[in-house]
Amino acid sequence: MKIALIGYGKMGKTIEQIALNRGHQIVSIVDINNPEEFQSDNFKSADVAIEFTTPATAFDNYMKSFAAGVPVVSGTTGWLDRIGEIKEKCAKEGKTFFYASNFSIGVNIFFALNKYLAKIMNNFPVYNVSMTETHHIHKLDAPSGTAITLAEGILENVDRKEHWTLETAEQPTDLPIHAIREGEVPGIHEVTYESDVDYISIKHDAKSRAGFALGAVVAAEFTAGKKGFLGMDDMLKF
Ligand SMILES: NC(=O)C1=CN([C@@H]2O[C@H](COP(=O)(O)OP(=O)(O)OC[C@H]3O[C@@H](n4cnc5c(N)ncnc54)[C@H](OP(=O)(O)O)[C@@H]3O)[C@@H](O)[C@H]2O)C=CC1
Ligand SMILES: O=C(O)C1=N[C@H](C(=O)O)C[C@H](O)C1
Repeated sequence: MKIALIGYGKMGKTIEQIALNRGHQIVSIVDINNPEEFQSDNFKSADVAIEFTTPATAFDNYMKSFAAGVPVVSGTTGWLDRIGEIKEKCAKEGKTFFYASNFSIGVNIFFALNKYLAKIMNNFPVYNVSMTETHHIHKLDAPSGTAITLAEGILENVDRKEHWTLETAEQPTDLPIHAIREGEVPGIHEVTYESDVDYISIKHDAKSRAGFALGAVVAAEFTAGKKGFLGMDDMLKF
């Protein structure tokens, strides 16, 4: 498969290695310094573009990729206020877009476990729930996209919680997410239920970026030739 990379930072470089190992070709690399690459024949020849850039630049990259007729797989976080516009483009203009706040298979198993535990804990109001995410000091957004997905899984299932909040819970209905930035941590997410007498915690701790990158390449393989708005639930069968 012919892959274009948009963003050649920590994730772009890890994805390149995994894509080459899986027998794919990297036909184009767009980084912040060569935006004209979107109009190149090499970029337009890609079966799919994999986009990992920044919260501020991702949406514009999607538009440029769509204009070039190339489907997008993206993992960039912190831009989801505009996701409705992307879904509309997929539905009305036949564009193809795959999004995941976290491409790791392990994290997606963790998402399922989180929802299952939340359903149980809905019946035990003596437990209060909170979350912690820990990432490297270069991360631009907080809370992480993964933490927001986990929070949504809790809010859907625990009736006594209505909104997630960053750091402080002002109301009993708030679900606080603590965001820690430390060294070069690839990503740790922990959900904790606390009562007067005990704690119940579930945790995912990424050893490196390899799981995220492999998931993104597998998602690109899944996306090529498809239409519409896609996500991990379309690709994984639990
Ligand atoms: N969904 C998932 O599974 C995962 C998601 N992420 C998310 O992916 C994003 C990227 O992470 P990561 O690779 O670690 O970050 P990096 O900062 O290492 O890489 C981002 C790269 O994008 C480049 N860039 C900035 N603006 C543009 C632009 N307009 N066009 C093209 N390239 C641009 C940057 O260039 P320069 O440095 O020169 O500014 C940099 O090389 C983040 O939002 C992160 O949260 C990360 C891991 C997993
Ligand atoms: O910025 C990162 O590094 C990561 N970002 C994603 C997120 O915001 O959830 C996924 C992973 O945790 C690494």
